[in-house]
Amino acid sequence: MSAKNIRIYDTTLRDGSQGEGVSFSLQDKLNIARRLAEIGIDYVEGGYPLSNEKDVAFFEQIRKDDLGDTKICAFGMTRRRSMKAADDPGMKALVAAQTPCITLVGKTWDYHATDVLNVTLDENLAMIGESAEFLAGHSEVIYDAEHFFDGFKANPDYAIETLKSAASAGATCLVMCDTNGGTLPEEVAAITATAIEKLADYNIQFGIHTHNDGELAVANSLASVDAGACQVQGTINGIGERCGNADLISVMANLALKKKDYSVLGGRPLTHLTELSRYVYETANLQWRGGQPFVGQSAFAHKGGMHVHAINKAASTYEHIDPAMVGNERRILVSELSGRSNIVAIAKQHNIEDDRGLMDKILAEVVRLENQGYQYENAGASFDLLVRRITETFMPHFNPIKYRIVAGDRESGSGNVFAEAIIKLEVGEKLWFDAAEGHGPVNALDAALRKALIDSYPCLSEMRLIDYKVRVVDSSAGTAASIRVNIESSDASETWGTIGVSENIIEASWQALVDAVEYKLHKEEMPLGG
Ligand SMILES: CC(=O)SCCNC(=O)CCNC(=O)[C@H](O)C(C)(C)COP(=O)(O)OP(=O)(O)OC[C@H]1O[C@@H](n2cnc3c(N)ncnc32)[C@H](O)[C@@H]1OP(=O)(O)O
Ligand SMILES: CC(=O)C(=O)O
Repeated sequence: MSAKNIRIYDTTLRDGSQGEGVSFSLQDKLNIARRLAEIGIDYVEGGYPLSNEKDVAFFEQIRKDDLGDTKICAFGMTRRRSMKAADDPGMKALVAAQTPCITLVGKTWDYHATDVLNVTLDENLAMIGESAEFLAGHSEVIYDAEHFFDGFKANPDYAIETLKSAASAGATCLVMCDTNGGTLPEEVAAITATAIEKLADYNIQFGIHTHNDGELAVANSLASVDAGACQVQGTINGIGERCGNADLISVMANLALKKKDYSVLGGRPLTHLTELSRYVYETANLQWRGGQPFVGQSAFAHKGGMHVHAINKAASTYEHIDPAMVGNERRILVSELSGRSNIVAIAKQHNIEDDRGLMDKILAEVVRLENQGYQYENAGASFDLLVRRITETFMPHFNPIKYRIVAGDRESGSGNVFAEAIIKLEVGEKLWFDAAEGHGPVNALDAALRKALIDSYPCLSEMRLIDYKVRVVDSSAGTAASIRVNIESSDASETWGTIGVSENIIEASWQALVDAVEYKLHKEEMPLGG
């Protein structure tokens, strides 16, 4: 029997943008919608045309794109009380959006109708039915039954009546929403099955929309699918109101890779998921979630020596899927919990021969440096350079001679505090003496270093510093506390971490910056081990 294709409905641009700290520009919205269409998402909810001009402009512009089979949806609520649907500004805005699909949200929970909207239960049913009927004259209508599960628990007959009202008015899919995110999977399964049974005569499809307040949004989506729902609504990375929505990344991966009865995206491979997840984080200007299942940086990162020992024999010993299936990759971390296996595994990734003497040498150096406060877990690029130094394949691209920082220079009247860095370094025979200004000493050092190197190494223009972390660490050497600086840098193809440790924060930052630049230059020319 062929797998049942579950339609994926993305609301990153609407419910996702209701997440705290998330704000998409018009261009961000257009870019994300295009990305989602590229990977074959079935529905992309673009926004709320009644809400703001940006969303109106989004629908105007995206209409000109050929998005293949992906349907753009405009979202809005049922008509206001005591008003004809045709006269309601919200209805008019939805029609004006000219989308192939309109998603209409209405009230299911009797208490919300009477105490929040201040309407009778019959008026709420009329608002749902008349709105759906009006919109169905213009476009496909998906009906989002807000608070469906809470409403059903409070008054099951009325909750079912609201669905019937939308179904008989021409909606094509009824989406049961766990709006407050507090329902348990077994309740979702039972209520989904009951709703489907009660509307058996309507020849209509069902969908599920969950929130993550009980950390069950993905589990609840899967439970509803098992009970008969054939559309899942959610957001990329689970961003959304309060604790967020169901993370579509995990929903798609679980449905397609774990539950053999289902497929998503018409059976296309899911190898773009990691890239998509990071693209949305970057566009939303949010930090990646390292431990995010399937696509997080740590999702396939192995730290414990015993784990790495087993992974070297068979990946399935500590990996639930092959990371490549979702476009992710295995990472082997080096720390005080490492055994020789961690080093061997990393060496393998770098095509370095598994030479016991060499591995012991690397491990001994890692342990020595960790005693001083270094930690290579998030500093794979510094570890790479360390291995190059031990294997004598490190070829310095420049020789830093000295730097000086003038900190705390206040621009008169502006309130801005600047720092200046002056650096001297050698590239081959040539001596460079450069100065630059920055918002702080590290920013100034970074700017001065690039300025001095850019003529010799133009590829540095692609590189940017994306994160900077400082921590005070106790070195086992005893005397003064050390400062550990971690810097994350990236270019178009990779993100890499470097580390510096010193009693002085500027020196620690300098070491991490120099490693970041050296790593970029080495990787451009010659991968480690070949
Ligand atoms: C579960 C969800 O995520 S639903 C989507 C939630 N998303 C958003 O709210 C973001 C976009 N919203 C907005 O931009 C604004 O709230 C707007 C434009 C929709 C409405 O703005 P305003 O008219 O100023 O109303 P406000 O937001 O204060 O209150 C909501 C109004 O809609 C009414 N309303 C709420 N839900 C519904 C509904 N399903 N059907 C009809 N009317 C509704 C309320 O009764 C209230 O009207 P009232 O003041 O006459 O009682
Ligand atoms: C429709 C919606 O976003 C909700 O009920 O959560």
